[in-house]
Amino acid sequence: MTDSSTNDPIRLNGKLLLAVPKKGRLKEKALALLDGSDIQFNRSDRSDIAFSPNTPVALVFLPAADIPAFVGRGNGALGITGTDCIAEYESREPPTETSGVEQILDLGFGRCKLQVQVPEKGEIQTAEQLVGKTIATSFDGLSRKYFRELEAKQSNGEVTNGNDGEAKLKTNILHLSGSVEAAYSLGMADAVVDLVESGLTMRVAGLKPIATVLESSAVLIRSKHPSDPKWVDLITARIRGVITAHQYVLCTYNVERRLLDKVHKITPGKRAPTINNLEEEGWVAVQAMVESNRTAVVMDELKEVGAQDILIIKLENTRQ
Ligand SMILES: Nc1ncnc2c1ncn2[C@@H]1O[C@H](COP(=O)(O)OP(=O)(O)OP(=O)(O)O)[C@@H](O)[C@H]1O
Ligand SMILES: O=P(O)(O)OC[C@H]1O[C@H](OP(=O)(O)OP(=O)(O)O)[C@H](O)[C@@H]1O
Repeated sequence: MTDSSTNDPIRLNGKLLLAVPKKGRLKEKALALLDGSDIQFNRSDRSDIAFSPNTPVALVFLPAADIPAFVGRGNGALGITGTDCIAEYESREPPTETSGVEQILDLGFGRCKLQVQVPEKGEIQTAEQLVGKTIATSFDGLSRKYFRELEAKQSNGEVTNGNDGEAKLKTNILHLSGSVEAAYSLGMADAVVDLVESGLTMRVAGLKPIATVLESSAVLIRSKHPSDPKWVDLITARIRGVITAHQYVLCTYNVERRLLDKVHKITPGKRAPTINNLEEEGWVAVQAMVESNRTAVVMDELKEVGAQDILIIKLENTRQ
């Protein structure tokens, strides 16, 4: 780590290091989570470390792929990355009693699949047909593991070991750090293993998926022996509160007391609805947490059974 007073390792001692993606698909939503959790920071240009004036946290900005190793080796206490990055890290550095990461929260974004992709109009229809061919990928460890298992099945477990004692891989894994889908059309590979969300990049490259290696989403991870467990738990609780707030809305409405059984089935609440008497005889006001993705259906059903003055209120933060 370099010189200036802000990056001096001594200055970092005592700080809870929280690693966040410095670029790519996870960056913006990760920063939004920190904002919602009131983890303020001032990041000077080009610096990959930023101190938080209102918490004992120092934010470390790294590529998502590097965050599992940073946390898993005990340098960082917490991190935000994709489960695909964790799997890739663990395929190269299997976790031990003292190393590796604990996945503590699914953050609800960054959902994608790591898929084996072949030419749409080509002969190859199964992953087995790719054994012995060239596969381009940024996920070397996971691809080697996937094809090693495939080759072992094909040879009924008979494998020839290389000099490192590991089963010698017949399939050639070509590492590319980005724009992997282009490798086939550039004549560099027979197939690729890369991430798919909408499938647009894959289709534009004239490829189709024939197998899924894993499904991924963004998660909060922690090291197995964090420096300051109390603050790790507090930061985790803050981030959990923000995620819950995004997953639910508050639904309030007025309804005749005689209809409570019917509306309770529609809005049972996260724990239970709050019911208050209205000044109007025989009427009550109801408040209940509703999943954000069911808002329209819930409002339709409430209206259907006779609820009135239905309001949906977005939540900024919660604490269980
Ligand atoms: N298309 C996608 N949809 C959803 N999540 C994705 C997608 N691509 C990547 N991710 C998630 O984001 C993580 C980082 O990938 P991404 O390619 O965005 O970052 P990067 O490689 O560090 O940045 P860049 O690609 O800009 O160099 C992936 O490991 C995965 O967890
Ligand atoms: O299925 P889609 O919605 O098209 O998304 C999939 C693409 O997203 C990621 O690439 P990114 O845009 O991060 O650029 P990169 O290839 O340089 O990583 C991933 O590597 C795929 O190429």
